[in-house]
Amino acid sequence: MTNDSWGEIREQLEHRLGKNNYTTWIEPLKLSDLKNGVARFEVPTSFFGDWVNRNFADHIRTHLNANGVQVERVEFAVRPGTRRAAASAQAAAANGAAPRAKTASAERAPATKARAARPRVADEDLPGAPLDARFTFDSFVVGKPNELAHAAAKRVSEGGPVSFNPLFLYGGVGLGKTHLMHAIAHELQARRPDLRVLYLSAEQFMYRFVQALRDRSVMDFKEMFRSVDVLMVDDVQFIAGKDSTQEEFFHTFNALVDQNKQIVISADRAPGEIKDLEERIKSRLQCGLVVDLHPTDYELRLGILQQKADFYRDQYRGLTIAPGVLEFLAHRITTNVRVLEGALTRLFAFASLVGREITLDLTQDCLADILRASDRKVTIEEIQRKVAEHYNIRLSDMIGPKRLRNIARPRQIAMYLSKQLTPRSLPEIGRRFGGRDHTTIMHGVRKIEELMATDSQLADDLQLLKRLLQG
Ligand SMILES: Nc1ncnc2c1ncn2[C@@H]1O[C@H](COP(=O)(O)OP(=O)(O)OP(=O)(O)O)[C@@H](O)[C@H]1O
Repeated sequence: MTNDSWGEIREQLEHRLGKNNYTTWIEPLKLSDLKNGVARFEVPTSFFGDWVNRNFADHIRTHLNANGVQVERVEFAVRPGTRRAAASAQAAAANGAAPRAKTASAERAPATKARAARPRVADEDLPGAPLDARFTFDSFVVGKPNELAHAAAKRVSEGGPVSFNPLFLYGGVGLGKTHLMHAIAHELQARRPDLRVLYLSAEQFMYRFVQALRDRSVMDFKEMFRSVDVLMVDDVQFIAGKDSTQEEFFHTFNALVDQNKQIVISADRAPGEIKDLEERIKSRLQCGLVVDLHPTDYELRLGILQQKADFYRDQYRGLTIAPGVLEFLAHRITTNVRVLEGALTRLFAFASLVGREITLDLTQDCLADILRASDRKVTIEEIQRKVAEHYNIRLSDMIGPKRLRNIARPRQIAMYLSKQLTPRSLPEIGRRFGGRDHTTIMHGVRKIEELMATDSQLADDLQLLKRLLQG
């Protein structure tokens, strides 16, 4: 294979993996050897090699094969002479092992000097995770539940003086923590290319630390983490209960705060609620700004769907989406944004395959499983309350003994809906309706079924109530 053809394959990889991944992980690879079905690449550090091997080796192999370069394996080896002179690095980093009070001053001075000349740790040695090119502030939809987190992230991304440290973002699964962290990193890279920004997951922090212990290069590890200007650690709950990693994280954290370097942390819950996290770490994490991403509301879900639908309309030209479909999805899928996005992706892919407009019917067919899983669990109490409100009777009349038609009929409607919308048995429903017998419930359910066939007003009422209860 010539350098030209590797150049072409690299271009294809850039297209496949996105600009950021390409620049960070693919461009620095140097093809050193190709024989016996093995392609060997030189990499700047062993961590770099491990990462590329774990995340991109398959892509590289597939693209080589697709371009007629038959390989069974790709391997990565550290470029000879890349490692810094161990002795000087160890000596410089030894400060990092000194007691903390000393560390602060001992480290601050050389760090400032190093910045003026060149950092002691080269940028390509930073063990960051790749950034997702799609996770930017532009693509982040802001609503009430996430507006504070968004504003705080924006402030940090300006790269100005550190005003709160750390910024701690927390919230449930798929609510946009990682998206915001990547957005901060992208923005900082654009606005302040002079800053060394390191984003990685807590798991990678641990992996990197354990590797340093194994390779007896803990000093290098310390030096590297203390040389960054902005450290972002995702999913910090991961290190809870992992004693030596917590210890190291604590020291890294303190060293950076002492140097007035910005730290951004994310987790699935508030610092005080992370089990098995040392108290001193919890209290350090609470020192800055702790912001919570709340579960999405209807407006935010609709906004996200509208934005993604615009994107897909561009991608699948000619596909149309009927009015009401996005609103329906925003109502029905309330679990998390990842599920919402997955639903829309599937919907557009399906509609383009069958060449049909995205209507409500098509949506219900195509997403039956997701919609079933997201169905709200309706309770008998909710049904009684909604029906009582709708017919303007008292909630107590639902379980009371009155037999007047204007009370008995709504009560039967509530019985019917309880049978339809909950998994409760007739005797259970009877107990919730003032201890009535199951035969009374059965009678009520049948009565409503009969009436529905002839009374269109009643049928409409039932439709509406069902929608309200399930929405
Ligand atoms: N407000 C938003 N605007 C646009 N996209 C969003 C928003 N919130 C979440 N997403 C999208 O939802 C998906 C899940 O978000 P992300 O990975 O950031 O969640 P997370 O909070 O880090 O979840 P986890 O706990 O699983 O790590 C991503 O594709 C992200 O782009």
